[in-house]
Amino acid sequence: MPIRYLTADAVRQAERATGDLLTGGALMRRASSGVAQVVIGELRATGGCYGRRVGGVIGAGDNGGDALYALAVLAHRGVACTAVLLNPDRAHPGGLAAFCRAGGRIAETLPSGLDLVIDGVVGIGGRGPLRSAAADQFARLERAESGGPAIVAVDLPSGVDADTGEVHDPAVQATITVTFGAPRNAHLLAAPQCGRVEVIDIGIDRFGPSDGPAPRLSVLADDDVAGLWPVPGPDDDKYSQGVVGVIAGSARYPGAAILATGAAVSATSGMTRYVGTAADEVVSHYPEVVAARTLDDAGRVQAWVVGPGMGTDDDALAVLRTVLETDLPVLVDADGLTLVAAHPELVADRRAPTLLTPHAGEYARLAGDDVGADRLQAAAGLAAKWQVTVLLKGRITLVADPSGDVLGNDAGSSWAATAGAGDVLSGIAGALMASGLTPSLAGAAAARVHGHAADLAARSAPIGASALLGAVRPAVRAIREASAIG
Ligand SMILES: NC(=O)C1=CN([C@@H]2O[C@H](COP(=O)(O)OP(=O)(O)OC[C@H]3O[C@@H](n4cnc5c(N)ncnc54)[C@H](O)[C@@H]3O)[C@@H](O)[C@H]2O)[C@@H](O)CC1
Ligand SMILES: Nc1ncnc2c1ncn2[C@@H]1O[C@H](COP(=O)(O)OP(=O)(O)O)[C@@H](O)[C@H]1O
Ligand SMILES: [K+]
Repeated sequence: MPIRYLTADAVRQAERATGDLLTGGALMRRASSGVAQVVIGELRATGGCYGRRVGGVIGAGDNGGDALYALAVLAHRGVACTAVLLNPDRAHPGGLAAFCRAGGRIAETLPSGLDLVIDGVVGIGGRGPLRSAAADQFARLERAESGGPAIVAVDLPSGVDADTGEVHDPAVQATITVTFGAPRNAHLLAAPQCGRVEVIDIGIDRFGPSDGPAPRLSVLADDDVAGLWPVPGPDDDKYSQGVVGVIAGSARYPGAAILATGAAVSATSGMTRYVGTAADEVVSHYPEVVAARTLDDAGRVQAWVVGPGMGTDDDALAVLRTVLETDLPVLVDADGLTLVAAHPELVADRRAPTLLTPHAGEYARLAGDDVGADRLQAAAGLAAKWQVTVLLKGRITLVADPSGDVLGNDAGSSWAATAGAGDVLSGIAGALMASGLTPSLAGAAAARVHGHAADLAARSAPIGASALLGAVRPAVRAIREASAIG
């Protein structure tokens, strides 16, 4: 099942729906004991709890309350706990009383030599950057990677916007983020700032994929991706699985043709066609590709990938127009996007499934404006305006469809930030569209496999797009084998 990510409003709505659990304080008790359990797990993994030293930076709202109750649990376990109250008069009264009863110490500044620090400055009620009093406390700490204390953020790293994931400056860089009931948008959109995200069950109802106002963010689980991946059945032949056609490359950029077509060959069984001037190069790399120089000679396909390295001259425009006038699913990338930006009428009246796959620069050309800090709204807004599916590339890939549903994917590392990696993504996603997946599912599943392939290929050393392409099959295999469905 896809995992739904929530806005702050949706979280509050889900909390309110629990009635007595919220007003009676049960939710906060569950949340804070979840935070304490995660901290205990972290301390145990690094030498045990008793006698360890934990600090907390405590804001004026319920986020600070969660942190104070969690520190009280830790103090009862023999952990030496110190809290810095940013606003002593407004610290959560119940949390503060519990903390003091448990033997916690209050200080003006965090002491040195802490093993772990809890960020209880702000959660979903936070706005803007960390204010200076809080920022000063975190600035004193050595970074966790350089031997400083691990930082466990309660609900969100403070200074990160819950809904947009905008990382204000300054903001807390968390080692672990502990959240409650369901992840918030920021846990995907600002994933690198959150560290490992632990979701604690506190007994709130789950939001379904289509509940709440747009944009609605979800993430496919690995099992979803494994279940979606096309696998030939007993009655299948090379045509029945959906043939993908790749129109890419030019005399100047033959590599884009090889990468996109090779990715399509690797991603699914069946058949891959190629159309363009790099036909000889493509066939010499992939003899199984059925290649033609012109669209007239291409043969039938069930979906097109058009654009990588194809150029933006009149010939390219004519080919793009012809492809977009068909009623077949089409993925438009790279030079194809530059042409679409200059000729929006090419997609304006399209009814057939259409996937545009811009990076930030191509997005600006299409939208007439930069992506900005709210990438979710940027992707969803363009999809709604153009009535097509938009896959916005980057470390966090967002695939927005016109209905307001957005599928996201965190690549998990940034090794894929290399020239030609986008051509590989197009080939994978196009092959999935030819097999019958919607543009959204094809884009999101392709992004997952692409990110995983980058990780497998890199294993801590830089890669080029060819290495990424070589790891597409191992990535599909790993995801399918790890899943119950595979
Ligand atoms: N409502 C509940 O029962 C539950 C709430 N929970 C916790 O409560 C949090 C939400 O609590 P609140 O609504 O009190 O809001 P927060 O505690 O997130 O923040 C609100 C307070 O922070 C101040 N503030 C806002 N931006 C700031 C900034 N940039 N720097 C410093 N201070 C800033 C505000 O003036 C306000 O006093 C959740 O994130 C979660 O941690 C959990 O305990 C689960 C149950
Ligand atoms: N920082 C990053 N971390 C992880 N993946 C990234 C990052 N930046 C880009 N990518 C991915 O790498 C690919 C780059 O595509 P693109 O920008 O079109 O490059 P090219 O046109 O050279 O192929 C996309 O799949 C994108 O999502
Ligand atoms: K926090």
